[in-house]
Formats: sequence, structure tokens, C-alpha cells
Amino acid sequence: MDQTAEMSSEKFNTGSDPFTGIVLEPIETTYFEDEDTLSNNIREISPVQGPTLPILQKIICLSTEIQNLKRDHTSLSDQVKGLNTDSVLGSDALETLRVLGKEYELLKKKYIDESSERKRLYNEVIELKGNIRVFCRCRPLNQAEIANGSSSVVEFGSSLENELQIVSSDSSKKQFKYDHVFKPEDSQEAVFEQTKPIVTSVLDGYNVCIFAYGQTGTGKTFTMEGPPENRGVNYRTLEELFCNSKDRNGVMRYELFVSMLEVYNEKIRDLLVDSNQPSKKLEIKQAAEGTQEVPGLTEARVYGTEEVWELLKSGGRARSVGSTNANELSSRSHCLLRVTVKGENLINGQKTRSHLWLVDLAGSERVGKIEVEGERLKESQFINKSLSALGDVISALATKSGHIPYRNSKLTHMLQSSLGGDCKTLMFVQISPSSADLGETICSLNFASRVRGIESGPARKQADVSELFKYKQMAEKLKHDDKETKKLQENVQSLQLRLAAREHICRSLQEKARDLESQLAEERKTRIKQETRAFAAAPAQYSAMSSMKQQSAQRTKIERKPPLAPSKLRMPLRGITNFMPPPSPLPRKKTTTTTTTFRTKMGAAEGKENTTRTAMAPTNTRSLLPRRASIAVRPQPPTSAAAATQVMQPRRRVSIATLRPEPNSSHMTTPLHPSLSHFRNVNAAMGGRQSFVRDPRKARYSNLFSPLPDYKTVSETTTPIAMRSSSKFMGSPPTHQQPGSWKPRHPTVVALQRKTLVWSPMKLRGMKNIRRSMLPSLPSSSSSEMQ
Ligand SMILES: Nc1ncnc2c1ncn2[C@@H]1O[C@H](COP(=O)(O)OP(=O)(O)OP(=O)(O)O)[C@@H](O)[C@H]1O
Repeated sequence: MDQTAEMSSEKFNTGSDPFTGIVLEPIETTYFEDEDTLSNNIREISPVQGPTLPILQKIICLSTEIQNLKRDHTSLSDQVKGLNTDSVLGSDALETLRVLGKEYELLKKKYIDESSERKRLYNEVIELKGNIRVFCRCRPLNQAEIANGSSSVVEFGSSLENELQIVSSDSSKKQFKYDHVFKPEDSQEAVFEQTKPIVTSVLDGYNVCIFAYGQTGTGKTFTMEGPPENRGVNYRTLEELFCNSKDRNGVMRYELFVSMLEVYNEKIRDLLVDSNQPSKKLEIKQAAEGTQEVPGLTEARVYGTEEVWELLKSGGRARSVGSTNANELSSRSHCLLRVTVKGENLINGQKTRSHLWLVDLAGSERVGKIEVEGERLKESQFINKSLSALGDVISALATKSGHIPYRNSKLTHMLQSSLGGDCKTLMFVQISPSSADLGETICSLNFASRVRGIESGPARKQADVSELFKYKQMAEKLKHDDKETKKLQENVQSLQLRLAAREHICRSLQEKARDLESQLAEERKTRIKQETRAFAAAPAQYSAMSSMKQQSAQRTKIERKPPLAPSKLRMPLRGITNFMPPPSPLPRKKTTTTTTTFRTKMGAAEGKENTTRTAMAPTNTRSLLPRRASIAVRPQPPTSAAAATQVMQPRRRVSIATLRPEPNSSHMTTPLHPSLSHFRNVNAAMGGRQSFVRDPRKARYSNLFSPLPDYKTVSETTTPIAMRSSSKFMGSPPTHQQPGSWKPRHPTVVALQRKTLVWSPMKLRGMKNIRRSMLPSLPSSSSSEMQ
């Protein structure tokens, strides 16, 4: 037995197995922690103790199983050991995982930084109260001053960062408080650290202006430009802008442009233009959006800090400097560096265009103090004038004056949109610690205090003006469209009203028409009855026909149509009807003279079957051509004496009625005007359809549209209208007149006659507005000739 194996024993209960009947003797069973040992021991003791118990057999089986499992485990463990992470994921996936992990860490850090920065800025904005901040920077005493034994008159509070005291010659102290006070030992980094939050606002779309003000030699250029080994705000600002714009790459896209100019003796000079080129005259113009622009000013796109540095250096070299007794290289102009930032939000598409002005002003020295003359004196006068204008603007802003005199100098005019109002302004007031400059220092500090007292409104983001313009245009178009829509709607409404009114009229007209139709129907009925009676009396009337023929022949000699009887005396012409009278009971008799059948006006629709002839007036074969005719038949004259007094006058517009002659009444015969007989002859001569009597107008038209053998002859003499001789031209010359002997009386006719007219249907149509009475009618003889 293995000595190392730990053993534990337990006594089994004695008794017989209920299933097998084997008597179980109390034995001591040993449990081994090591299954191998256990099974071996069991096998070893089994033969000694006789037949193996079932429980032991089970244990043996389980032990074997455990051994097998152990073997499997061992082999699997070996396999697992052989596997490494590379074989599962692949190197690319692992690399990606590593990169993502790093990015995650970076983003987490950025997020935390941004959150804290935003909180700080938020607090700062609240503090700012109008976005004008004033920093005071005091330079150290220079070698000359130390040599002169000048002492420092500036005391700084040990605990407070924003206060300083000026010790006057009488040991009195004057305290000044600004947003931050930089001591002589403060580095450029420290200065920029405080400046950075304002500078970066330009990336958020705010206009920013930072300017350095102070006496000559107090370190304005040092603060703004700085020496190459100790760069100032300008360079650091652009560096920061590039850095920030890169950080915001995924959200914003920025474009940076740099311009550099100086205002020297109230003239603007482009400092980035090549010195070999002639200098352009630059002027400040107000753009449509109200911003100040300098057309023609160089605007260089910059992509990196090195590029910026080169630009700044070249611009600085071009700057006007001169030597004064206060500064060896004194700036004799205001130097302005303008950074234009165009931003586009890649998420919402919002565009911004903002300016950052970094201004190094010329020294605010007193002319007497620096002892200048000549050109320097002139420069100083200009400098002082513009600085005084700046002071006025600041004062006006501080007192919230209605008028801010921005245009009093080029400097203030240029900075108009970046001074006060809705932009962020930072002023560095530069002072000298020297007791020799005490007066100037106090002046500068007072000016700075005034600037700090300005309470401007909240800063406002500057949207890209081109975008604004686009939106404005869209808004205007929308307004215009709205107006048009309103107009159209009004038009539609008025049209609807008119339509409704017309519909109403239409309905009432329809009702009237219905009434008239019913009246007409009534009248027709009555007339049919009358006509039936008239036809019944026809045989008696037939005998009168022969006498009527004679009368008709006599009437042809009548030159003038008898005037119409007074309307009261005239028999009313009955309504037009398509009623066909029944055929005459009398045998049809050939005749060549009767004129009682008229081709009616209504019968203009030739070829239709509604042709009619009066039963009383048989016509020649031509007149029997199928015609549509409307007949108006005079009723039987009343037999009463009163009725007999009525004078039956022939109708002028005979074309629309077939008149039935009254027996024994000369009035009832249709008077045939000589001109009508002329038409008949003409028509016959033309080979046209022959009819007895036609409506003169209709005859005229049929002449117009019939072939004219003597067309040219006609056109040379006069118009066809002039040939008419209808009843309307009762004043026409008589037939016996010689052609050409007739003289028109009307002046218009005279004029028309003088003019040689070319005959054409078109012309005729064009002349339709000319009153026919104004046109001469030719004598029938001439007409016949022409025909
Ligand atoms: N904070 C400072 N630390 C060290 N040196 C300084 C500091 N400020 C100014 N100087 C030094 O003072 C001198 C004058 O500075 P700077 O030319 O910048 O004055 P300025 O105000 O621009 O004068 P000007 O108005 O005549 O142009 C320079 O030599 C500059 O190096």
C-alpha cells in the first residue's frame, strides 16, 4: 500500500442485500484520493477477500472512467498550451484592437480635458461681462534705466494677480485693477496662457481683437511679435489655432488666411505684398453685410506654423520703423495682423467666417518727450491722432453713446467690427516700471481703466456672410412666392365668383329660353291653324295670279323701293319656321316671271333638303333646286274694314321670308328693285344658280365667291363693294348713268375712290368695318359690264 496515499475509512452496515441475498459483512472500506491507487488496491484485496462486491465493481468502473477522463484532460491541456492568441485572431485584428484601445484612451482623455476646459470658459464668459478684457504687462527695467539709477514705481500685490500699485514721487500709491497683471518676470508662455481662451474663440466663429497699447519702448512689439527665440502672441496664436483646428478635424473643417497691414500716416500699406511691386492704394470699404473690408489686400492661405512664421517675419521686415530716443527700433505705424478663419461644421453644415485682429499699436508717447522733428514729428502726430481717435471710440463705447466715432481714423474704422459690440476684445496695456516714465505710465493705465469700464453686449457668433446672403435670398424668394400664391388664390376666388355669377345668368337664360320655346310652340300651333285655313282658300286666290304678273312687270320699272310703312301699319312678319306648306291643289304652271319665291337668308346652307317653293309661285326648274328655306307667310288679311286699312308693305329683308301675295292687292306683291333684277341677270350671266329674287347681300356674296371672268377689269376700276346695288344703297346713281359719271358725295368715299384698290377677298374682309353707306354703289349698267 502506498504510504503517501491518504486514507479514510468507514464501516459499511451489516446485513443481507435485499436483491442478491449476499450477506454483507462489516468491512473497512478505504477511500483513496488517488483513484489509480484505489482501484489497484481494490484489485489487490479482492482475491483475498473472495468474490468482489458490486459496489466495489462500480467503484472500479468509475475509477477507470476517471483515469480515461484524466488522460483526455491531459491531452487537451497540451493542445491548449500549443495554441496562442495569434492563431485565433490573426495579426491584423490584434493590431486593430491595439489601435482602437489607444484611440479610446486618447478620446477619453480629450473628452475629460474638453469638459473641464468648457466649464472654465463658461465661468470666464460669465466673468467677462461684455467681452472686453484688459491685461497689464510691465517690462523689466532695461540696462539704460538701471544705469541711470531709475527705480521701479510699480508694485505688484503678492496675493492678487490682477492688481498693481503705482508709487508716485510723493510716495502716494495709486491702485489699478485689471483682468490680469503680468510682472516683469512673467514669460511669454505665461502671457499666452491667459490669452489663449480668447484667441481660440475665433474658431468658434467670434470676431476677436487683441491689441497692445502703451508708451514707446514698453514692450508692445515684444508681447505681440516677440523675438525668434521667445515668440509672442501672434505666432503662438496661430500655432494654437492650427493645433485646435486639427483637434476638431472630425467635426469642423477650417481654412485660415493671414493678412498683414500697417496704418502709417493714415495710409494703409499691405505688408505681405512683394516689396518690388508698386504699393497699391488701399481703402476701407463697407461691405453689403456691414463689415469693413479692404479690397485688394493680400490674403494668404496658411497651412502650418512654419509658413506663418515666414509670413510674419517678412511682414515685420516691411514695417515702418524708425529710431527715437525712447526706442532704437520704434514702430512708427500701427501694425495689424488679420487672421481670417472660415469654419464649416461637418455635422450640421453651419458655416462661419470670423476675424482675429492682432494689433501692435504705435507708441503713445508724447511728442515733446521723445524730442522728434521733421518726418518723425509728422509720424508722431498721426500716431497720436489715431490713438486719440481710439480713445474717443473707447469713451463712446464706455458711455454707451449713440454715435461711436469709428471713422475718425483708419485704425478705428478698420477695427470697427472688432471693437466693442458683438466681438471679444483684449487689450494689453504695456507699462514701463521706470520712475522716469511715471507720467506716461499713469496715462496708459487710466486709458486701460476706461477700456475696462466698457460694458459691451454679449459676443455673437459671426455666420459666414455669403451663407447669410444665400439665406436672405431664399427668404426673399419665399416671401415673393407667398405673395404670388396669395395673388393667385385671390384670382382663383374672383374667377370662382365670376363663374358662379355666369352660371347663375346661364341658368336664368336657360329658363328664359324654355319659356320662349314654349311660347314659340304655342305660336306655331296657332299659325298652322291659320295656314291651313289659308290653303283652303287658295283656289279663290289663284285667279289673281295673272293680274299679279302684270303688276310685277310694272314694278320692275320702279327705281326706288317704296319706303317702309310706319311700323305700326306694317303687318308683323311671322316667325321663321321650317314648316313646309302642303302642295298646292292647283296644277303646276310653267312661268318665267314670278318673283314670289325668294332664296331665303336662312337657306344659305345650300344643299339641304329643306327647300321650298311657295305653292302659289311656281318657279322655273332652277329655282326648284333643293334649298333650306324658312317661310314666313302672311296671314290672310282680315276682312274687316278696320283691318283692310292696314297697308301691307313688302319686307326689305325678303331673303328670310316667302311672301304670299294677297289677291287683288298690289301691296302684297313683292317689290322688286331694279337692282335685284340686275343681280338676277348678273347671276345668270355668270352661269351661277338662277333664282328669281335673291337677297341683295347674299347676291353680293355669291358674286364675290363666284368665278369672275372679268376679274382684272374689275380690280382696276373699283372694289366689288362699290358694285353693290342693294336696297341699302338707295342713294346710288341710277342705272342710266354712264360708267364713271357717278360722283360720290361722301368724303371718305372720295378718298377711297382715289386710291387704286386691288380686289381680293382678304381686302374685302379687311374693309368690313367700313360703313357700307360710305361706299359708292355702281350703276347697274357698269356692274353688268364688269360682270
Ligand atoms: N517683458 C519683457 N521682457 C524682456 N524684455 C522686454 C520686455 N518687454 C520689452 N522688452 C524689451 O524692451 C525693448 C522695447 O520693446 P518693444 O520694441 O517691444 O517696445 P514697443 O512698445 O514696441 O516700442 P515702440 O512703440 O517704439 O515700437 C525691446 O528691446 C524688448 O526686448
